Amino acid sequence: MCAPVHFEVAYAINAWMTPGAVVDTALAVQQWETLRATYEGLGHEVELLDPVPGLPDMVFAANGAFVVDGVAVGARFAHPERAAEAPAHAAWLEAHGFGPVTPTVGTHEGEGDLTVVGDLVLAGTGFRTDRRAHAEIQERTGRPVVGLELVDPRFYHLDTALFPLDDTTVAYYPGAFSDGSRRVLERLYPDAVVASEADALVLGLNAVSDGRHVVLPVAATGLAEQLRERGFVPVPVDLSELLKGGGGPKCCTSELRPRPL
Ligand SMILES: CN(C)C(=N)NCCC[C@H](N)C(=O)O
Repeated sequence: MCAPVHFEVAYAINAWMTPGAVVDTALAVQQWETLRATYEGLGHEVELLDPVPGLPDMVFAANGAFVVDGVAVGARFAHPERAAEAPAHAAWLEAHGFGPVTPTVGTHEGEGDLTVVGDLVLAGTGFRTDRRAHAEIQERTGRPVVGLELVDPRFYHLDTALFPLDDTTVAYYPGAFSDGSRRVLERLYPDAVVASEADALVLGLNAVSDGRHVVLPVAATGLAEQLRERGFVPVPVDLSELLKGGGGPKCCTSELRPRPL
């Protein structure tokens, strides 16, 4: 995680951002601290990346790299405004034993468009991630990559529209995906939790599950209820200030998946 001490909406690179939007940075930090404390309270260890002045989106730590089985693949951001975040992530990862960390040739924004469900990597494309990066990630991780096409600019990263619940299933909002990708999801995850548009529009799918607890935006009340009915424990958090940048709990969280023992 990376504290939002330099967070502001200085440019607009997604449909949620209005340049010059009034941001209460102190409140953003307070909300982010609550998220961090929530993870620690659930027993998860949190590592911190130093924020860099002039990189207001660095709080969205999920986007700087993709790590699975102890292998870290460096991001190549689609927008120049965020490009300098990638070397900061690479330096941290290399200093912590994940190196060498090099970016892909095609653009990809780490866990924004990449997630792991069991053996599979699910990979979004359509707005930020180049299909070439999907093939590179498969080569570099040795895990099968399933490409999913995003079609609605409000859901510009896969993690705005889908998250893994455990090793076997996911929650997702079908309206964010192309017809073919929806059929892929139905085939792979017939028992998925299907979220409503109302919950997707508060970035309810930008959630983090440890297989039992699901940390999700407080406004996603319908989704929380669906999760409860399925035996999960919803843990709502309020990140309203960071929503002005187009992010929620998952965006603030880069998962460092270790090498299997
Ligand atoms: C949930 N999402 C989409 C993330 N994984 N990251 C948020 C990135 C926000 C940043 N302003 C941008 O547009 O890149």
